[in-house]
Amino acid sequence: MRQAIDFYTQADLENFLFKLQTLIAGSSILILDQAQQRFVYEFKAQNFNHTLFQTLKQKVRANELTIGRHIIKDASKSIELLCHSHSIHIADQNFEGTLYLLHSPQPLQRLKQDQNIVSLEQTFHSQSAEMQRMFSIIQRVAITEFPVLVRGESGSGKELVAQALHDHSQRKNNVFIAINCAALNANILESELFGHVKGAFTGAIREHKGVFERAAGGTLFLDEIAEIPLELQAKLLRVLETGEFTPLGGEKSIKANVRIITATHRALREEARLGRFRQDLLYRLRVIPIFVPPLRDRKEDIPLIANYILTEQQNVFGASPKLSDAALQKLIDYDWPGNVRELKNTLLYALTMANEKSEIDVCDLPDEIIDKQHISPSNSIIEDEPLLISDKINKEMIRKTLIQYQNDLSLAAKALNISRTTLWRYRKKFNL
Ligand SMILES: Nc1ncnc2c1ncn2[C@@H]1O[C@H](COP(=O)(O)OP(=O)(O)OP(=O)(O)O)[C@@H](O)[C@H]1O
Repeated sequence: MRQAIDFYTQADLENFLFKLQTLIAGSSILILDQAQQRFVYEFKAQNFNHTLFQTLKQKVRANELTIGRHIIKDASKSIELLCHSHSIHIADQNFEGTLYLLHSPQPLQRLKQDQNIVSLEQTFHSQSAEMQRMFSIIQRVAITEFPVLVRGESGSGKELVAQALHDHSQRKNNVFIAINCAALNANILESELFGHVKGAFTGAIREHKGVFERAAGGTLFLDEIAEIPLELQAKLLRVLETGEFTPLGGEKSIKANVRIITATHRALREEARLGRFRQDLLYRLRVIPIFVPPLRDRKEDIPLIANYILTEQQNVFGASPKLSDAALQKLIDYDWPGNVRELKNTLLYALTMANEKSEIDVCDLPDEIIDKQHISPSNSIIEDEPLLISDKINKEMIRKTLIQYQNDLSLAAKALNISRTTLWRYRKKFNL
């Protein structure tokens, strides 16, 4: 196995990508986060239309794009491309990913006009009324430059919404950069956002361009925006007010040319009321608020999304078992506190358990899905047990425990010594 290419920071990687794009014009670049199986960087070459690019991404996710020549087709166009891939590693985030460099020499044939944009129904595998409302907002605001704040529970698809906004905007042929504000400490985040000049602080041995500069012409997605410290909120506000930013230690301000999309699973108004988030910044960021409904409120989407995930995994597992009617019913009955991410993990578990069977049955699902008593708080016998706010259990404690156990409710409940149902009720009470 070839050794991964090492980068110290995400910015080092992006500098490298920028050079790569310049050197190999006409190539598309994708970086897949191996752990989360999601794209953290994508650059679409001009000769790809949206449908082709989505097909390409599906093939990458399904591990179908081996190094070598491929032909990617949609109804209107087909493209020959040469695929190179390489493992990469970013030291300061302990990030493992795969970089795909997709070079498309020229279109082989052009069947129709390049008019096909993947519909939002296809992107989200959804036909529910709740999502239709969201789609109509996305369609109307994608073409504007207004800042959008995406709100929704963890795993509900906020990043997918940000990506869809970019794909349907005039900036679609430029970069989309996503930064998770909760993953970086305050100093690194500041330099990651605005950059720094050489000598700006001890250890700043060379200039570093921030995402506001690197995403110029494209879209900047700031995930977990509620987690940024107050001093940085003030700086971000200034950029939004003046349209300019100054790298740390720098003297000259630079014009910002990015469309900003932010996301959070928190109620930002409440955060603002508690003094943890600036009210003025809140108003600047949520010019257009978009709410992603939790999966439990759009249960008719479960069969469609499950079907898509099973097809997507076909190549990884070498088989594509269908869900039995009873297993599908269990998925529909479950409440999905971890939303689509949890559904995806559940299906990966079920695929592993079903091991080459032609059907996934109830016995292949994880216990918490089968055992409804754990899951459905409305059926629970301890529903009326009063929730005690004490030193042991308070909002902060629950929030920290959920972060520590990455929203795994069983583990978090165990650590807090309460039942999953009670934890679920605390989360609802505290709006976590
Ligand atoms: N409608 C959908 N159809 C198919 N896959 C989806 C859908 N919504 C989300 N996913 C998948 O579920 C996972 C979680 O989605 P995403 O990262 O967009 O959620 P999020 O709300 O941004 O999560 P977090 O709050 O943890 O950042 C991803 O792998 C994504 O591709």
